Amino acid sequence: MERKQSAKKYSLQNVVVIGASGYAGAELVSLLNDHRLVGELTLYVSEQSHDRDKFIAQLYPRFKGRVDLPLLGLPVGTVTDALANADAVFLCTSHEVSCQWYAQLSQLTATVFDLSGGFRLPTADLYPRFYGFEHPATEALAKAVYGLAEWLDEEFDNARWIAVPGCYPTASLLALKPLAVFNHQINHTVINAVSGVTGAGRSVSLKTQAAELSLQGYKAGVHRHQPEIDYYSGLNTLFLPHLGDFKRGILATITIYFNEAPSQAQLKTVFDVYQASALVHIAEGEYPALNDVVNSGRCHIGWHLNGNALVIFSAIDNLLKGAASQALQCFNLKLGLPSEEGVPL
Ligand SMILES: NC(=O)C1=CN([C@@H]2O[C@H](COP(=O)(O)OP(=O)(O)OC[C@H]3O[C@@H](n4cnc5c(N)ncnc54)[C@H](OP(=O)(O)O)[C@@H]3O)[C@@H](O)[C@H]2O)C=CC1
Ligand SMILES: CC(=O)N[C@@H](CCC(=O)OP(=O)(O)O)C(=O)O
Repeated sequence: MERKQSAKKYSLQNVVVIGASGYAGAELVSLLNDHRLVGELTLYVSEQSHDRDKFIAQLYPRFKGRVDLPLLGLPVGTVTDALANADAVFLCTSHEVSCQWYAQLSQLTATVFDLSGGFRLPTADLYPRFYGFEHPATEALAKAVYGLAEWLDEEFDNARWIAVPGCYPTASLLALKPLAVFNHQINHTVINAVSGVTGAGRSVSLKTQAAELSLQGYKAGVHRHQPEIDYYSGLNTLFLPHLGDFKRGILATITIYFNEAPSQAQLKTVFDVYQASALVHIAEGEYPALNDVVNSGRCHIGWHLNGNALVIFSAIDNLLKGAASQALQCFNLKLGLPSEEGVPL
C-alpha cells in the first residue's frame, strides 16, 4: 500500500528529461515546470532530432509564456554537466533507448525514473519475445524497482532506477492488486482494455492517422503488457488491448471468474485499501468514464459482483496516471513529499 515517507530533502532538485518532446515527456515537462521543488530543468531529444534546438513551446503552443526551455540534442551515453549534476533523470524514450542509457546513468548520483518498459520485466529472456530485442543490461533488472505508486514497498526507498509501469498495466493492476488474497480462488481473468491513440506516441504511423482510426483489437494475449500484468498481479490473465478513435485515456474492463467468489463484504474490505488515497477512487456499482479522468492523475474504479464473476472497470489518463503523473508520484515519494503533490486532480 502507499508509502508514507517522512520529508527527507526539501532542497531544489536539478532535473533532466530525456525524450521531452514526446507525448509522455511533454506532460512531464508541464508537471515538473510547476513543481515547487524543481530547480534547474533541462530537456533533451535525440542528437538527430528534427526538433533539436527548438523551444518546447514551438511544438506545444500551450507552453507559450509558461515553459521557456529549449530541446537540446543529446547522443545516447553522453554525460553532460546537466546529467552529472542531476538529482533526478526522467527517461521518456523508447524501451531500447532507455536500455542503452543504463550503463552511463547508473553511474551517476541521480535517481532515474524510466517511463519505458526497458526495466519492468523480471527476467531478460522475456525481452526478445515481448519487446523484440535482447536486453543489454540484464543484471539491472533485479535492481530496478517497479513504480506502481500506490503499491510500493521498502525496496523503493533505496532504488536508484524506478521502472514506471505501463499504461495498460497501471489501469489493470490498481484493480487487481487488492484482490491478491483471493488469487487462489480465481479460475481465470480477462482484461479488455481500450486506449486512446496518444498511447502509441507522437511519431507518425499509418495506424494512428485520423482516417485509419476506428475501434479495433490487437496483439491478443501477446502484447508486451501481458507478462507485466501477470507478473505484478500474480495471475495468468488474458489481456486484450484495443485501439480507439479518441485521443486520451484507457478504460480497462476486467472480468474475474472465481471458483468460489468472495462475498460483497469481503470485496468491500479489500478495496478499502484505497480509502485514504487522493488519486484512486473506487466504488461498488459505479461505471467510470474516460471523461472523469482525462487530464487528471486519478484512477477511477467501479466493481460489480455477478454471481461468480467480478467485473471491474478501471479508467485512467494514459499520459498522466499511465505515465507522467505516476512518474511524478514516484519522484515525490523519493523526496518524502505526499505522492499527489503537483499531480492534477
Ligand atoms: N504514450 C503513452 O501513453 C505512454 C508511453 N509510455 C512510454 O514512455 C516512453 C515515451 O512514450 P511517448 O511519449 O508516447 O513516445 P513519443 O514517441 O511521443 O516520444 C519519444 C521521445 O523520445 C525522443 N527520442 C527518440 N530517440 C531518442 C534518443 N536517442 N535520445 C533522446 N531522445 C530520444 C523523441 O524525440 P526525437 O525523436 O525528436 O529525438 C521524443 O521526444 C515510451 O517508452 C513509452 O512506451 C509509457 C506509458 C504510457
Ligand atoms: C495505443 C497504443 O499503441 N498503446 C501502446 C502502449 C502504450 C505504451 O506506450 O506502452 P508502455 O506503457 O509499455 O510504455 C501499445 O500498445 O504499444
